[in-house]
Amino acid sequence: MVSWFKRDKTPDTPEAESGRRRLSAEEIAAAFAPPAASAPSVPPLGATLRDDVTRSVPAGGDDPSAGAVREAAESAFVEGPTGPATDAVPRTSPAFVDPAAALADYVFASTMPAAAPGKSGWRERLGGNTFARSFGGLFSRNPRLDEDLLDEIETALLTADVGVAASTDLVGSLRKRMKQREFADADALLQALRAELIAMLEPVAKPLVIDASARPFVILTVGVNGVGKTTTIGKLAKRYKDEGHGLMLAAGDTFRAAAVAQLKAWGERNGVSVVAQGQDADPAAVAFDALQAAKSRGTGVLIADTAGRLHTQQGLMGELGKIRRVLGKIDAAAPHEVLMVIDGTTGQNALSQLRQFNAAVNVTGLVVTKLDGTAKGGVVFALAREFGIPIRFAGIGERPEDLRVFDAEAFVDAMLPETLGA
Ligand SMILES: Nc1nc2c(ncn2[C@@H]2O[C@H](COP(=O)(O)OP(=O)(O)OP(=O)(O)O)[C@@H](O)[C@H]2O)c(=O)[nH]1
Repeated sequence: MVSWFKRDKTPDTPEAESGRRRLSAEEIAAAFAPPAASAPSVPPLGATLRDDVTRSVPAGGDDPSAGAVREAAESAFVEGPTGPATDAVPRTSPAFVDPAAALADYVFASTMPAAAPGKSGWRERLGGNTFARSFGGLFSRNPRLDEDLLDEIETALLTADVGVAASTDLVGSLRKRMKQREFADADALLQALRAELIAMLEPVAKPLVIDASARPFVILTVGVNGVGKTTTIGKLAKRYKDEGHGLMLAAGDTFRAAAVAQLKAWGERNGVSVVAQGQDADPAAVAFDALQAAKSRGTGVLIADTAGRLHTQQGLMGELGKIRRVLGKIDAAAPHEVLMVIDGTTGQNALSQLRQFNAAVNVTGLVVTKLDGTAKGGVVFALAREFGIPIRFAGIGERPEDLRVFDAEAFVDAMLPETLGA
């Protein structure tokens, strides 16, 4: 189940010497066992561990190992309707997975120095995009500190879809600083460019926080056709499930039959209920039903899909307003998040898409997908500069774990040559 459990358990690691000592499975089990006088001869591990796992392993965050440890602890015991917990699998059975060992490994792993936040995998996924390629070429030529360098930077920014306004701002600021002799060489100027790119994105790198008091916290996803809405919902469903949120999905893309099937498949794979009606059903009715069901079940998060629509289709844009109003009849604060999914390969057209969707339904967060491969990527800067709407997630591939909480520094560094990155 969790290959990560099988890591080398040698205790004499540098971490152990530096005081971050790894606890052994026996030490953890002993620490959590009931006092000897009152203890049964072999206390059920589930009973002693469940609370400790809950206490020690955070439910939220990006750490997939946390979910795995919780799973191991949960599956290690069964609880009678009234009686105490007992071990689900006898300890002597070869199928027995020792949850104490799992927790020990988790405690050890969580004391290891953390990788820079969210960075792993970004460079591998984004390294091939136009932004990265343009800048890779520029930096490899060992440029001189002069006007030509500024021109080349401007061309690279425009080619990568950063947009005229944002590119002009960036290069204008670098030119001013160059004239004030702030840079000793081209490398110093490129470092300054990196810092300015990060500074442009930092104000919008605001993760989506699920308000636990809103039951359910309603996320309405919108966007044009084929940008990755349904796939993103599937990935979010997995993320929120792993984080321990109760979840429900509403199959509001009643236009494309495959979208309902796609969402149901994601729901089944992740053990999440999906509220759906037939094809061509009124999406506002689906959203209404789902919110009622989620409310009566006390579900923590409801994510509603909608059909893709062109921002120029006035009738369909009006339909989004209707979904919003219908949700508001059950909970005036719903939807709590209107998440617009934007395809990172769209280029500057993304700006007019966002403008129209924002006018129709008041977008509160963005997901920029398909930033991997050949995407230009630069549109993220243009979006940040023009709208300042939080970018919640970045899609850097098709696997569930490729939907990353947007991290300004990781994003910029993934697209600049490694020598420049922090
Ligand atoms: N490479 C890559 N592909 C992605 C990413 N996100 C989504 N996709 C792919 O984009 C395609 C379209 O995704 P869907 O989720 O069906 O798009 P949609 O917005 O729901 O489509 P409509 O319902 O037609 O509007 C699928 O093939 C996805 O696998 C990403 O971050 N990277």
